[in-house]
Amino acid sequence: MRVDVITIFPDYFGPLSLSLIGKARGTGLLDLEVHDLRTWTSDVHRTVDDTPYGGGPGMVMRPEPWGQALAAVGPGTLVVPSPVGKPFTQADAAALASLDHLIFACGRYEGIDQRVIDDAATRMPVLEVSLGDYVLFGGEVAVIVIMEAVTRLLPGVLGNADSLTEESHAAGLLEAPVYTKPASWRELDVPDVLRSGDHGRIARWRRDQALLRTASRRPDMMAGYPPSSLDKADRKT
Ligand SMILES: N#Cc1c(-c2ccc3ccn(Cc4ccc(CN5CCCC5)cc4)c3c2)n[nH]c1N
Repeated sequence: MRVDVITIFPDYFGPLSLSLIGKARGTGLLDLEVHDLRTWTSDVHRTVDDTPYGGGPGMVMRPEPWGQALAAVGPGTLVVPSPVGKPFTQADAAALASLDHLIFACGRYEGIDQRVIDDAATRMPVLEVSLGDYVLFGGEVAVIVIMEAVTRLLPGVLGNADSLTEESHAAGLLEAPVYTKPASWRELDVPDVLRSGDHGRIARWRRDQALLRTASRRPDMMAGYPPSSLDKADRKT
C-alpha cells in the first residue's frame, strides 16, 4: 500500500517509523511518504492560511497549496480528518486497508478551504472522517490513529492473524477480559475456567463476558444481539 501524508507538521509522523508500522515500511508492505504542504507555497513567507470569508474565529487553510500538493501526489483515495467528518469505524479501516493508494490531508487552524475537498472529489474518492466528538488541534493525530487501524489489517503485518478474527469491533462485541501468569497476583486470581483446559467452556465464558461487558459499556453495540442472549450469560466469572 502506498500512503502519502500532507501536513505542515511533518515531524508529527516520527512515530510512524516505530513498531509494526515501521516494520511494515521496512518490509515493503507499506510505502509511506510524508510531505510538507509548504513545499507547494510560492511566497517568501510560505503562507498556508488566510482569514475566513464571512468572518469568524481563526484562520483557514488556503486552497492553492493544497491543489498543487494533491495534484503532485494523486490520484488516490483522499482521507480528510475533520471535526465534521463521518465517524471513523473499524469497517472504514477495513475498507481503506483494501485500497492501493491513500492520501491523507492534515488540516490545521479552522480547517481547509472547502473548495479543496470539492475540487478533489471531481478527481478521486474523498472520505471526510472524524475520530470522535471532541476537538483536536488538527488532523495529524487522527492520521496516526487511522494509519494504525489500517496498517494492522494489512496482510503480513500482524504476526498472529488470529488476533484479527477475535477483534471486538469487527465481531460486534467488546472482548472478554484477558489474563496471563502468574495465576495469583496481589490475592487476585485468574478465573478458574481459563485454566481448565476445557476450550468449549472457555469459549462460552469469553462470549458471556463479552456480552456482559458490551451491555454494560456499549449498549449501542448490542442492537444486533437479542436480549435473550444475556439471560444465557453465565454470570459466574
Ligand atoms: N478527525 C478529527 C477531529 C478533529 C480535527 C481534524 C482536523 C482538523 C483541522 C483543524 N482542526 C481544528 C479545528 C477545531 C475546531 C473546528 C470547529 N470550528 C471552530 C470554530 C468554528 C468551528 C475546526 C477545526 C481539526 C480538528 N477534531 N476532532 C476530531 N475528532
